[in-house]
Amino acid sequence: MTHVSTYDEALETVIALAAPCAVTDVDVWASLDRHARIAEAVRTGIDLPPFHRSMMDGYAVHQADLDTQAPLAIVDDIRAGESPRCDLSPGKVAKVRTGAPVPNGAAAVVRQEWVDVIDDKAIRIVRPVRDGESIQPAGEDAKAGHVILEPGSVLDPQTQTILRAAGIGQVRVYKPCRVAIIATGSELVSSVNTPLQRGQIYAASDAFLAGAVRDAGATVTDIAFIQDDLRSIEQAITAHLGAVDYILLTGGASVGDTDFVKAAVRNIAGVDQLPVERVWMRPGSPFIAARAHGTTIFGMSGNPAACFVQFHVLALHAIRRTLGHPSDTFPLSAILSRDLAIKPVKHVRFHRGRARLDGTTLVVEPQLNQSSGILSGLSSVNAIIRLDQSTYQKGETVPLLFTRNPLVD
Ligand SMILES: Nc1nc2c(c(=O)[nH]1)N[C@H]1C(S)=C(S)[C@@H](COP(=O)(O)OP(=O)(O)OC[C@H]3O[C@@H](n4cnc5c(N)ncnc54)[C@H](O)[C@@H]3O)O[C@H]1N2
Ligand code: MOO
Repeated sequence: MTHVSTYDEALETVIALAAPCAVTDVDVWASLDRHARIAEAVRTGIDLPPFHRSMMDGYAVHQADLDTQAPLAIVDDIRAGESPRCDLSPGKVAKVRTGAPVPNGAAAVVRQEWVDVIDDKAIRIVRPVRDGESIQPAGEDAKAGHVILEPGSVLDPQTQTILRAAGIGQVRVYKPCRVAIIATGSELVSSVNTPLQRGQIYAASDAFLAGAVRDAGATVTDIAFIQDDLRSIEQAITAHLGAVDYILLTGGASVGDTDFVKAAVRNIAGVDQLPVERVWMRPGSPFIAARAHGTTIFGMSGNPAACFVQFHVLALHAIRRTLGHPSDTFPLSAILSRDLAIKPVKHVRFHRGRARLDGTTLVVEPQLNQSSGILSGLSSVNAIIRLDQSTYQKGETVPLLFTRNPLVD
C-alpha cells in the first residue's frame, strides 16, 4: 500500500534526506562564483582601515589647536600612499590628502576650505574643528581578528569587496552539489530540430529544472531522456548513483502501468516502502523521495506545472541545505488580489501566481488556470502560494515563495 505523506511531513523527510554539505577552498580573485556560500566565519587579519586616515583634503591639527586663531606652521605634506615624516606638536600642522595617514599627535583634520593659507609655510584655521573631525580611526570598519563574514554569506561581488579590503585571497565555501536530471517518457522528443510524430511532445521541464538548479548554485552534470521502461530507468539512475548528490527524475511517478519510476527507485534502494511515496498536495501528489548509495533521489511528476511546484516546495529545499543555504520554505506573506474558492480536499494546494509590490504591500494574483497541463502562464508567474483553506477572500494573507528574482520583470 502506498503511504501518503502530508506536505509538511514530506518536507521534513525531504530535508532529512538532503545530501551532506561539502566544503572547498576557493581563490577569491579567480573564482567569483556568485552563488557559493561562505562555509566558515572569515576574520580580518588587519585593521580596516589599517591606519588613522584623513577623510578630507586639508590639514591635520594638534588637540591644542582645534579652535586657535593663531598661525600654525606646516611641517609635513602627506599624500595618499605616503607615510608621515614627523609627529605633530602644538602649533604645527601637516598638509594631508583624502586617504592619507594622519601623523601621530593629530586630533582632527580641518578641510582646506576652512583655513586661510598665509603662505606655503603657515595657515590659520577660520572655523574651529571638533576633536576627531575628518579622521577615520584605524579599525573603525573592522578590528584585526574580528569576523567580517558570517558562515552562509554569499560570495558575490559585494562580499568580494570586503575580502579584498582585508587582503584575503582564499575562503572556504560550500561546494556546489552535483545534480543529474532524468526526464522519463516515451513520448518525449529532446531536440526541437526533430519534427514531432503524432503522440509525441517536446520535453520541456528539464529547462526550468536545470536553470533553477544552477541558479541555486549547484552543478547540473547531465540531462538524460529515457523511455518508459523499467530496466532503462533503473540503468539511467544507476549510471549516476554515488557519482552525484541528487538525481531529479520527472515523469512516470504516478500509478499507471507505464509509470516505472517508483518501482525503479524501490529496486535500487532495496526497500518496499520509500520515505516519501505520494503527498497530499495539489498539484504534485505523485512525488517520491529516497536516498541510496550516497545519492538523494527525487521522483517528480511528468506534468511540467506539477513538477515546477514540487521542485520549488520540496526538492529545492534539500538542495539548498547541501549548498549551505537553509532557507524558509515560504519566507514571505502576500495578500490575495481576489477571492478564491477551491474544491475542499485534504490536499494542501499550491497556486502559481504573480506577486508585485503595491506600495509597501506584497500582493499576489493567482494564475487563473491552475491545471497541471498549463505551461503558458510560466512566463509571467514569479511565485507559489500555499493554500490550506478552501475559500479565501480578497485581501487575506497567504504564505509565498518566489520562483524567480522578483526584481527582474
Ligand atoms: N489513475 C491515475 N492517473 C493519474 C494520477 C492518479 O492519481 N491516478 N495522478 C495524476 C497526476 S496528479 C499527475 S501530476 C500525473 C503524473 O504522472 P506522471 O508523473 O506519471 O507523469 P507522466 O504520465 O509521465 O506525464 C504526465 C504528463 O506530462 C507530460 N510530460 C512528461 N514529461 C515531460 C517533460 N519532461 N516535459 C514536458 N512534458 C512532459 C506527459 O507527456 C504527460 O502529458 O498523473 C496523473 N495520472
Ligand atoms: O500532481 Mo497532478 O499535477 O495534481 O495533475
